[in-house]
Amino acid sequence: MMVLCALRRQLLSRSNCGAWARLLQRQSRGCVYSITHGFNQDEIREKLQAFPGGSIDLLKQESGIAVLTINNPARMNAFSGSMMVDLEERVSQLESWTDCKGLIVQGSSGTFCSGSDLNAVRAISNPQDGMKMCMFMQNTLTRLLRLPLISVALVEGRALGGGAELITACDFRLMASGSEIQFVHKHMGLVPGWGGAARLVRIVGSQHALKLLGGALKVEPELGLQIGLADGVLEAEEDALPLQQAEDWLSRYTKGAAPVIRAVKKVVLSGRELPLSDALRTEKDVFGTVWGGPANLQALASKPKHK
Ligand SMILES: CC[C@@H](C(=O)O)C(=O)SCCNC(=O)CCNC(=O)[C@H](O)C(C)(C)COP(=O)(O)OP(=O)(O)OC[C@H]1O[C@@H](n2cnc3c(N)ncnc32)[C@H](O)[C@@H]1OP(=O)(O)O
Repeated sequence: MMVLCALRRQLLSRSNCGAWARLLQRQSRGCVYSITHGFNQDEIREKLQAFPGGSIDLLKQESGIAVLTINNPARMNAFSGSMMVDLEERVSQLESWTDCKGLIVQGSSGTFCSGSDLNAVRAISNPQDGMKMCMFMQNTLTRLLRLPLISVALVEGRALGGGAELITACDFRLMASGSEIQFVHKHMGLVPGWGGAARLVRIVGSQHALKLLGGALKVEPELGLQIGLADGVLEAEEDALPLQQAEDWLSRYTKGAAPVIRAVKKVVLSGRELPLSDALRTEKDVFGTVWGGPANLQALASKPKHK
């Protein structure tokens, strides 16, 4: 940390270092890897753009709920290189949308995501490029998980490989009936690299994580609920599409003023990620942003009874 601070000071003090300083600031914001780890985001972005196809689409709704759609139906929503870049851009957009309270991550055409596009994987199978792709995705998914909003992955159809890793970067997971989550990495001679293993351990505990990764087990909704990977199961309904059902499910957590919902996520996030003393200090700071705020004053004026 001291080395990082010293390097940052040194760079900021140079007269023509504006671009460097911006790069450092951008890369250190909520990210795991920055220039100090030999990670050059722009270089990797260019490499990934060489594998085009599909898109990641962001719908920002007036309700403060955003919908992020993984859209590459011809390949069961597999992630091309350009979709990895797209995802990073969409996360940046969400970081700047300060009224956003909730996010639903879904796949197009009734299935979630079949992981990395195997055509791209074959073309970048050397370890150096593979690790760069993995650092890029870890940074993006870490920023996704750290967004000050409440996110839910809506799993329809299959979530395989990198698709299974992506669902662990959301706060909650809802499984539609008949859906499956499978960390197929072992069958591909791999382990997760997008941070999916580290997050999975935190969600289901190390025993279940070892079984899911070591056995490349198929997780159906019942097992998902049992081990805590799924937070809810959506039964097929005639008058409500899965996306509507997911919005209804999420609304119990996103109802209320955006600054309060965002503050809830921030205190939970700091409790999860920081040592206790730091988490307590962060909680105090976040508390200060809502104490005496509009939602707090309105609640006090209404003399509430929490029956
Ligand atoms: C770092 C690697 C790791 C990670 O990122 O963590 C990975 O994610 S590796 C990728 C892991 N995923 C897979 O291995 C998926 C392999 N595919 C399948 O198992 C099946 O295709 C399916 C997803 C279960 C769907 O089966 P089915 O319903 O029978 O449809 P098709 O097999 O006919 O698929 C339709 C179409 O989609 C193409 N497809 C599917 N997944 C991928 C993929 N990951 N990459 C590229 N293309 C994919 C599939 O090849 C078919 O295309 P066509 O043959 O042109 O019709």
